[in-house]
Amino acid sequence: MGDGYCLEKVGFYNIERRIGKGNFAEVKLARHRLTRTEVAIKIIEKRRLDSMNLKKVHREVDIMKQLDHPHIIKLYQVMESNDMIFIVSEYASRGEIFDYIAKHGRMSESTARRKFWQILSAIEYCHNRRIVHRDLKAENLLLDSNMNIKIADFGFSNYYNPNEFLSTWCGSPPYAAPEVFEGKKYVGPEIDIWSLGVVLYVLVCGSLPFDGNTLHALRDRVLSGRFRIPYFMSTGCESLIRKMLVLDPHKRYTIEQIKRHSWMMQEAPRLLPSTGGSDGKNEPNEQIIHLMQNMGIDSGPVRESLRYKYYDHYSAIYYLFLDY
Ligand SMILES: CC1(C)C(=O)N([C@H]2C=Cc3c(O)cccc32)c2nc(Nc3ccccc3)ncc21
Repeated sequence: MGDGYCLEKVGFYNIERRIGKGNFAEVKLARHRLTRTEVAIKIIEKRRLDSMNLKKVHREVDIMKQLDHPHIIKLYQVMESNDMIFIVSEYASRGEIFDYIAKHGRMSESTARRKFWQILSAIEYCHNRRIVHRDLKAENLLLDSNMNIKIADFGFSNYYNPNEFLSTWCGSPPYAAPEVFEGKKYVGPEIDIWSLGVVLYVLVCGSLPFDGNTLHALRDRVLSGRFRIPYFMSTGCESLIRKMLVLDPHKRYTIEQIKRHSWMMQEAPRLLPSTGGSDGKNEPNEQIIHLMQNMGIDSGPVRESLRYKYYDHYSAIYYLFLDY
């Protein structure tokens, strides 16, 4: 990757440096020349993708277009040419919570609870829109400059129907639900709940509940449903984790039950306000429209771009001022 091109500018963005590299994409930190705000741009060379992975990229973009939540990475703009796709989105400047824990060790239960409330609120928002993430893990939980959670990487996400089943093997093995290891069909939300149980364990313990030197050893550990509770974990936290890491998906806690659990209720959620930029009725924020007009940007195309979710330059400037 990266040998095929050398980019200084993409659209209205100045590329600054690389922040990540996948097998089909590179992610670069960039800055919008007009708003001066930092963004992250996922740069994909289409020729490197087979049809399945190209379909996956388009599904990830389609799903991100549906999501507008303070604890989910916001999509700003999509630019596609014959051989490249540029996905411009919110930049979480403090990186992975995984790296934060690797550096600072496990969190206090109070800090873990605050982060978990933000994660839970974002996943509840997705499930209410019939979207499952399917790859929740500490590496995909990013942190912004104020240490707020920003969920990334909807590459494995999908729509689900409560009356139908999905079967694709998704996610990272230490976070995968037992029924996924067994190749069973699943509805969707219940496998995110299992991963959330693993995430909460990682936040509080700084280590994985299930691990193994081989995939088979890990599988056996997960299917046994047994994991160690360290001496420092409170009984409340243990009780909640044991209700999420339940082998039987029908007996596993739902998000509603998690929110009402005593350990969660010890401290009320402190979520960022939803930046829907309006009263939630998807009306654009008139101050931003006015500000853009003062810059010589006609409000017509901006309103149309927001209404029809074009995710073009107009949307990008609007969202960047909104998140400012
Ligand atoms: C566009 C988007 C959502 C994305 O695809 N990535 C990549 C890139 C690195 C990486 C990772 O290490 C883990 C997950 C996602 C990613 C992003 N990384 C960041 N911040 C960051 C900052 C310092 C270190 C790591 C990540 N903000 C937004 C994104």
